[in-house]
Amino acid sequence: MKVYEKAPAKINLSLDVLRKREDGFHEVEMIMTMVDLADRLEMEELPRDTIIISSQAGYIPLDEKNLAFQAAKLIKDRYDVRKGVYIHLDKKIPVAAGLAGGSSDAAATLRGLNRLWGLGISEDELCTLGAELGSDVPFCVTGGTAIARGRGEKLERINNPPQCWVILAKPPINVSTADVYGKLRASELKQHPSTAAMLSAISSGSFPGIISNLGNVLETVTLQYYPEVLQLKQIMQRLGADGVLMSGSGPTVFGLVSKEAKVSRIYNGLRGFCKEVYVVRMLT
Ligand SMILES: C[C@](O)(CO)[C@H](O)COP(=O)(O)OP(=O)(O)OC[C@H]1O[C@@H](n2ccc(N)nc2=O)[C@H](O)[C@@H]1O
Ligand SMILES: Nc1ncnc2c1ncn2[C@@H]1O[C@H](COP(=O)(O)OP(=O)(O)OP(=O)(O)O)[C@@H](O)[C@H]1O
Repeated sequence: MKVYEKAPAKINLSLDVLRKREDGFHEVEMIMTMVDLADRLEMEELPRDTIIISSQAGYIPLDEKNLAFQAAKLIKDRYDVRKGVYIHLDKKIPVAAGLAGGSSDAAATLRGLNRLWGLGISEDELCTLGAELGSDVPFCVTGGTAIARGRGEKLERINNPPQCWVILAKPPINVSTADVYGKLRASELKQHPSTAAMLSAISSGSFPGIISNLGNVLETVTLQYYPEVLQLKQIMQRLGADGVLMSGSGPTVFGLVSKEAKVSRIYNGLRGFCKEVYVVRMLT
């Protein structure tokens, strides 16, 4: 038997850090949503008790470092499943981009194996398992649009934002999430995005309200250490995106655009600077 799952990319419409915690993680307040750029996973039961990962992408680990492998191992161990699984990852989400590609693969693996093996695990329990794999995994289990607190695992579902175009551009650099949080001086932040104002813009379906409340405190680190990300933001703004923000810890920058007529001009303009550019929609 085989099951298939889609693993969409996430973007952070706002990302605030409240403080550094004693456990080394940061207390966050983020509004996250999914876009229709997705990896596809195929999972097939194997008679032997083993986990095998393959992918068309030559640049991700296929062993126990792969988050899909870790998710499969976690669910097998916790629910004492003595069967194996072959997981093929068709990667479409750029890697180490700030789009939670690996986290979404892990979440899709948890959902898929729950179905494949008929384990009957609730969504809440899948989220709890997911939190053991990474802070973004619980959100990737549920999808939709949510406000995330704690280290990212405490989720409250909210309405989806009004539909618009999302242009993603990833400069050719790798940014480590741990490094960005490590360099952040949370107590010295001068400005914080207003999560409340973003929530109210989303709940009233106000696109201009969303645009004026986009904010990500991790930009204070990534833009300083990687000026090409700042440059990309400025180019996207100049090309006419309604609002521009870095996703997660970067380096991907996304632009929100309400009018379809503007999209190809922005896409073509960006392609002059950056090979990895995607035009997608929010997932509603
Ligand atoms: C930047 C975001 O992607 C925004 O959605 C997330 O906050 C990070 O989520 P993630 O990549 O799933 O993060 P994890 O794999 O759990 O953690 C990677 C590293 O980031 C740091 N980290 C992560 C989340 C958090 N709330 N505080 C942190 O300080 C920790 O040093 C951790 O070792
Ligand atoms: N299934 C996977 N897909 C992509 N990368 C993976 C996967 N499993 C492990 N990795 C490793 O995880 C690291 C981060 O990749 P990923 O694409 O998840 O980053 P990201 O989008 O920045 O994540 P986040 O937004 O959650 O911080 C890379 O070094 C990559 O080699």
